[in-house]
Amino acid sequence: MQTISFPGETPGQLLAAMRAQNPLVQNITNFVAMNIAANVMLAAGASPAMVHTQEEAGEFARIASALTVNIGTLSPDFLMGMKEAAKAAGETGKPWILDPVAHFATGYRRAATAELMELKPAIIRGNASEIIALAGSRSSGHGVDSGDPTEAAEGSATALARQSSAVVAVTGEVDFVTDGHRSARIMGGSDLMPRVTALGCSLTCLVGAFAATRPEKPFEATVAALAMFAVAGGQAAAEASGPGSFSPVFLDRLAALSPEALDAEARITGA
Ligand SMILES: Nc1ncnc2c1ncn2[C@@H]1O[C@H](COP(=O)(O)OP(=O)(O)OP(=O)(O)O)[C@@H](O)[C@H]1O
Ligand SMILES: Cc1ncsc1CCO
Ligand SMILES: [Mg+2]
Repeated sequence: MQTISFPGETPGQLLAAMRAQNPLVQNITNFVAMNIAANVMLAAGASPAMVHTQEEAGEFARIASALTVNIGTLSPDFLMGMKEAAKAAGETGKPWILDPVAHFATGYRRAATAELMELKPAIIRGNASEIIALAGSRSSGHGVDSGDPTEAAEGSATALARQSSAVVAVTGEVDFVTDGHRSARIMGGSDLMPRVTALGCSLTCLVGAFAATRPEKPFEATVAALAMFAVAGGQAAAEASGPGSFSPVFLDRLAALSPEALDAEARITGA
């Protein structure tokens, strides 16, 4: 494995740029994630707005700098809002990010995900089971939790990235990011993270914040967001005594993480 080089900007430099911009990010996420995802974004340095109903989602997407869409607690009204917002993001050249939560579990979710994929997300972030199934293979997912290791999803992620032209991020014990040609692995985080609900959903929102800052560099933006979670998550786990105490310490570590510490502690390799 070679150490990945960032000829342009390092993750720390992208973090500094994101905080300087304090980007307004529209998140159409699920009821479970709304509160923690907004707190994660505020702690990291972005400006979240949870705006989902069809009457205003498209209009709002025109003023936001990026959009994230998460199908965790899908309903017909949410889906209409998602489609309006994704269309508006496409028309105004803003990146939008898809989190296909448990898309394989029901016919309704499968159909909704197919409709959303047609609107061309710039980035897709999911756990290993979600990415394997989205690429058309058989996964071992059980509901919203992954039943597969990241390693098993790397081929699917690369195929999905090539076929959709999106950057694809698989998260788990190790994270994997690919644009179909370049790939990176990010190590770190903690095994407490999958025991706190909606941290993956919150990460998708944070990917939106970095993509808002560098819409022309979705691969680098995604790697930076995942690296921030990995470093802050590892730091928080060292202080926490379980999933309950992990959550507040994680917010504190996200807020306190300096660009220099991110670059010093991130463990990113080319894959
Ligand atoms: N075993 C682990 N060790 C270290 N970090 C982990 C582990 N499992 C998950 N993570 C980290 O937790 C974060 C959330 O990823 P995860 O894969 O759990 O998302 P998810 O399954 O979509 O979560 P959710 O659906 O609950 O939002 C990522 O930053 C990931 O790197
Ligand atoms: C627990 C749960 N159920 C639907 S969405 C969600 C949050 C984690 O994906
Ligand atoms: Mg998820």
